[in-house]
Amino acid sequence: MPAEVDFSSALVYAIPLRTRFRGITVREGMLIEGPAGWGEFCPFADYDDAESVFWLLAAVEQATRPPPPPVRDRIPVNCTVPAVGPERAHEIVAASGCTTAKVKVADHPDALAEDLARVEAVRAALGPPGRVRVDANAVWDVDTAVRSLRLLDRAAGGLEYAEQPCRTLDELAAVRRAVDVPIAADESIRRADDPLRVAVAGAADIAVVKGTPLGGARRALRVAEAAGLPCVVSSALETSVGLAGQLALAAALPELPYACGLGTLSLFTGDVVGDGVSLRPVGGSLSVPAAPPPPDPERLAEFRLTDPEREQWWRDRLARVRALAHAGPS
Ligand SMILES: O=C(O)CCC(=O)c1ccccc1C(=O)O
Ligand SMILES: [Mg+2]
Repeated sequence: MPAEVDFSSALVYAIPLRTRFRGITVREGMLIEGPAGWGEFCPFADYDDAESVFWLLAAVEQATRPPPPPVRDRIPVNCTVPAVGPERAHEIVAASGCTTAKVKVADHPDALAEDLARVEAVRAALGPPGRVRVDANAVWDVDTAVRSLRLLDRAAGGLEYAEQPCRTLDELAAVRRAVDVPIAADESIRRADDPLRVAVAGAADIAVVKGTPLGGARRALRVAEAAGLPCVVSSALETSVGLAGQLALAAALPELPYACGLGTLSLFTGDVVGDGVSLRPVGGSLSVPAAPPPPDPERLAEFRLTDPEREQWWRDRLARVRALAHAGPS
């Protein structure tokens, strides 16, 4: 294990997804090793260098510091259902072993009929005691959100909550006043100018905290405290290396009343760590590893990014974001 993080030996991976998710078909990122183990630097392509600084801080924290003190060792998780047809949605939920499902909705402007069929299929797969939540990724206006959520709530036989129906906090507050479905804030927190100061009270019932875009487990714990709401920890589509940090965050939160969005490896065609340590949920939960699992040479042989130009793009990005991180806030 190196004494400090050796950025020049960072590994670049590219793992195809099973279905398009968030407009992405291949997940790419970098793995770095430090004295405390492995970390993952994986900002999506639409994150600029300034936003990516937080992703770097998360990777470096995980590679250089032990996880924050845990208060639990198993994390219940939801399965994540992308914008797929009802048969596929049913299969995904049934195969997951999870009793909570998060369903992506509003994937395109005319999606409502498909969304209703998808949540109905998900409810059928879960049975009456299961929980169904939806995520609209900030695309609805207030009227569309109110109308859609009423219908989705009925089709789902009751929604647990709706994640980020609209873009702004004012819009979330207006939707929250108009519907019975609880509202969760995700992008409003994760992409806020200052997540430590977003006043989500009044706009949301639940805060989604993602340790990777928020700059690591410790900063995410402060964001959770500042939000003053029950929290759901959710992945940013990390491999098992980065997911380990999200599990550490979920394990350290004082309260964890909801299933977390950490069952996302099933969206991937593979992982960078060995099968025995890959963080795939069993019976609807994940156990918290003592340290991030290390990349496995055979898996890396399969998923190492091989296009030299693309690899250089990642190395250049890492160098720019490191320089920005050292320069401090502008
Ligand atoms: O919460 C989950 O079930 C999975 C994670 C997820 O949906 C997600 C993953 C990457 C980027 C954005 C999102 C999102 O919540 O919108
Ligand atoms: Mg979301």
